[in-house]
Amino acid sequence: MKLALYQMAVIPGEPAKNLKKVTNWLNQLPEGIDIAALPEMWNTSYTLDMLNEIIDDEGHRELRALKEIARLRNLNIVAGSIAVKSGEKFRNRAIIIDCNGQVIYHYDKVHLVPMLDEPLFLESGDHFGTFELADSKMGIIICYDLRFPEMTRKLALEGAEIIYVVAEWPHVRIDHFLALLKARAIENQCYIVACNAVGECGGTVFGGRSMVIDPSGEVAVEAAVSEETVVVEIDIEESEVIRQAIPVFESRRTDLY
Ligand SMILES: NC(=O)CCC(=O)C(=O)O
Repeated sequence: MKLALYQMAVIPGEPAKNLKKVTNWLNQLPEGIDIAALPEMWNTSYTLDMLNEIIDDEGHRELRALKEIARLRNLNIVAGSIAVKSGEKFRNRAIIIDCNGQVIYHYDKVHLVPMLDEPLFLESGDHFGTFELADSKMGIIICYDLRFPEMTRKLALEGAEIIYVVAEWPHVRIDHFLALLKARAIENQCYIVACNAVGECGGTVFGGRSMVIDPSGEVAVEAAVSEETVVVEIDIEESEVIRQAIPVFESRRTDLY
């Protein structure tokens, strides 16, 4: 399975310009990519106090464009997350679009990050789970969610072979990001595909280092700290191989925890 990640420099408060960047990137991807991924809040970045003026209801503008590219290019898109207006509320919503141009899953971030004022401006989601894409079972979490191991464990128990982590993780705490990504891969024995942003918003600098970690915890590919495309080929069977060699899931003491 061939994956591409867009470690994007999101332009704060400019959804139309960001959509143009994303559509250009998707259209220029080489043939043969199975799944393309985008980072967190790629339409607006953390311009939360401006959302009412700049975003579309339910993300219609972004969805229309991405669904068309997915269909025309026969490309599955883990469309990171975007700020959406849902009724009178705003949400940080991850969206998955299959290669037929259908939205097959969406997830509203459940752990709103206090350090970036999300709880002041956004409403949190109330459910999450796995989805099927490119014949594999997957899950997705958004940035701060990474600090809550219960989420990835639940997705792994539901059979996720790949867990996407879409992020705008600040440079100042990038060591936490790297350590937690690796831990989540090792403890759940699945692929962790992390797509972070770069650039800056309101004084917060985002730290890049997007990466793919295999089910044994080895880094398959890692980006630096500038805008870049990461492409990697993974073997989805690897998860089962590691789970047989180190049978963590069989050794769990569900009678105790
Ligand atoms: N966008 C985020 O959720 C940032 C999370 C973060 O800064 C942290 O967990 O640290």
